Amino acid sequence: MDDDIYDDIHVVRASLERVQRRAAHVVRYFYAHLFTHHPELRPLFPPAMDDQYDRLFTALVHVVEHLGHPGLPAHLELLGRDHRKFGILDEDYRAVGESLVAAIGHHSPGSWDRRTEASWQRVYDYAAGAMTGGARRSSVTGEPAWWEATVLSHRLHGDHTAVVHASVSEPYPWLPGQYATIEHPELPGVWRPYSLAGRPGDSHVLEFHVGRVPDGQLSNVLCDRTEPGQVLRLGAASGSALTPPPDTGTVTLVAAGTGWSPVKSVLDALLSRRPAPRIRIDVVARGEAHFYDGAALDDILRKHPCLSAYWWYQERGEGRMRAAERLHTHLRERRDWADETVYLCGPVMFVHETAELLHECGLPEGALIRDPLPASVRARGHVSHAEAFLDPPPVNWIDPDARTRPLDLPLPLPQSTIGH
Ligand SMILES: NC(=O)C1=CN([C@@H]2O[C@H](COP(=O)(O)OP(=O)(O)OC[C@H]3O[C@@H](n4cnc5c(N)ncnc54)[C@H](O)[C@@H]3O)[C@@H](O)[C@H]2O)C=CC1
Repeated sequence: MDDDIYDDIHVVRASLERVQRRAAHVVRYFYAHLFTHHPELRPLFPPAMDDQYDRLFTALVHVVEHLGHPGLPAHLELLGRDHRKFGILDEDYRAVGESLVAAIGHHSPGSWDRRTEASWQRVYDYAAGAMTGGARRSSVTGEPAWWEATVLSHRLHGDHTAVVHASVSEPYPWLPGQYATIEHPELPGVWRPYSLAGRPGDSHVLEFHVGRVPDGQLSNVLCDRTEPGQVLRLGAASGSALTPPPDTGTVTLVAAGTGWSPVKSVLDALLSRRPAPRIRIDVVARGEAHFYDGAALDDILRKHPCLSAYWWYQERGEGRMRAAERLHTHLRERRDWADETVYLCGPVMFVHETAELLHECGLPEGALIRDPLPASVRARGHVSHAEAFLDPPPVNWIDPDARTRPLDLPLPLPQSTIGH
């Protein structure tokens, strides 16, 4: 980062604070300005822009908050690499910068001056430069901007979860715990992240577990209108790898709902070790019928009799937290946490509460491997079941963009801004 930019940071932060109350207007103005001056960029964005408004401002706030943070350049480079899938050119970044500065200036009556405008421009140029640099580096290594993946099989379990296998045309590098963003031919421009399940490296076949989301767009198309032969597009694998440390002796894998998908790939990695560690699996679901991948797990258990697996679910008529409560009671009764490594994946609040419980039980901080919690959950701290019911957290994915950052970065970073 250029030294001069440090002088701009406080100017830009103060300016952003002033417009933050009018964020919705700023973002609408930004898109109107961009599409008026550059109508050729409209197809890069999804037809329905509802989600897009929040994403842009969240991204902007996070970049500004993290200016000067040592992890920011790497994050921006990854973001630029990922944005290649939208077909963005260097001049498009310039157009976005002009509209952004125009939108903030328009909403800062009385406080906008040449100094503020120049600071915004330098900060934007810095961020765009890091992103285009990341895109260029990825392109010169020959990495595709996106991968085509042909659906091989599609199974819908109950009416709620689909397991999709798709074959990629070119090698697709990924690690257990990472996710791929997917675009479906029926919803151009709508990209959503899904954890990769199965075994990385030794085949061209990828596996995804897709839970139906009320009012969801892509999840529901992947559940209901996806069949063998269709060609999906995938972005580069992103997110923190949950790869187990080499000397892991005893491991507990805890998965709730489709949190089972990354856990399945971690399990596969552990089973290929010689000697394999002692492994115990706890799977939590809404009901018996929601163990959508039970047949595959049975198969794994048959091949590896040393594994132990436990299923936790709520009975018909019981409250929706009952399965998690059963697991928690069981974990509390276990006494042997000293030499354990635990993997934890699932709904955000489930992960949050289970992590707290495990630490109370004596599991050391470094022995718990999970994705970072989104800022909204950290800010809320612990919430009771009743609070969660009355005021559910606004996220239903473990913050996908928190997962794109390097593991040592302690704070959340921005949402991908375009077409996601
Ligand atoms: N790396 C990760 O941690 C991954 C996380 N996920 C997330 O896992 C979730 C899976 O969704 P579904 O399959 O619909 O699961 P779900 O909503 O059916 O939940 C599964 C179980 O988790 C427990 N649970 C749910 N909400 C809870 C809460 N607020 N507090 C305590 N326990 C709770 C319940 O016992 C429930 O039976 C999604 O939000 C997805 O984004 C998915 C893949 C990877």
